[in-house]
Amino acid sequence: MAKLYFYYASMNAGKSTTLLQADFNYRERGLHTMLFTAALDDRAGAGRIGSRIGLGADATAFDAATDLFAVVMAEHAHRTVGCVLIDEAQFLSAAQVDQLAALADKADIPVLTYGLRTDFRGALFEGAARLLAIADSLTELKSICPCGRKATMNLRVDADGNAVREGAQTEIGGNDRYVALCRRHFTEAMEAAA
Ligand SMILES: Nc1ncnc2c1ncn2[C@@H]1O[C@H](COP(=O)(O)OP(=O)(O)O)[C@@H](O)[C@H]1O
Ligand SMILES: Cc1cn([C@H]2C[C@H](O)[C@@H](COP(=O)(O)O)O2)c(=O)[nH]c1=O
Ligand SMILES: [Zn+2]
Repeated sequence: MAKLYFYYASMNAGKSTTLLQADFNYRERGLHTMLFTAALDDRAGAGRIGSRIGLGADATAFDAATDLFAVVMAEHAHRTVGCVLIDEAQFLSAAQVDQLAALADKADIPVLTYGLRTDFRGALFEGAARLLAIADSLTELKSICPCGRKATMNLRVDADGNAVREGAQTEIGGNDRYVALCRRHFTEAMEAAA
């Protein structure tokens, strides 16, 4: 019985790297995979998964209108899909997460999702909330705060490095816009900016 997996972490924790390693592992064993990433996150180029360590792969871009069940089943009809891998899973809608669960349950295709748990204010993303609710397997990938504790939070910073407390949930960016911190140091930075 295939499962729906959610690998979650703060930013810069190795999510994309781990996804690309998992993909390689499936493919080197002769299995056909499908990769997806959020269309709105075009840091590596539209429809491209890039990791800070230098690995990259082409992927299918998903947006709010994408029916992931239909797209994967169309491919599966003429070539068996051994695994579906989704990057930036925080940007999935709840309905799209349900589509991924249906791939596992109805088509017996394993689905591996990778994404953030929370946004710059410490609130759950829609996709992460649904994955935390229904995924068969939850795995936290670890990254480190400058103090040495586990970094679980994502601080959004401005051009001067000051914490940002207000704004849209979605703002694409990398190490220039976000710093992964432990909860204690995230809270201190947010309170200092109040
Ligand atoms: N040259 C490098 N050698 C080894 N690790 C690296 C290198 N560059 C970045 N990293 C590590 O890669 C991780 C970020 O990987 P990435 O897959 O881009 O993260 P995420 O997708 O979670 O944002 C960080 O742990 C960072 O320390
Ligand atoms: C915290 C937070 C992040 N984002 C965006 C910023 C990046 O484009 C991605 C996450 O990148 P990763 O390196 O693959 O983890 O998400 C956002 O839009 N809003 C936020 O609050
Ligand atoms: Zn800390």
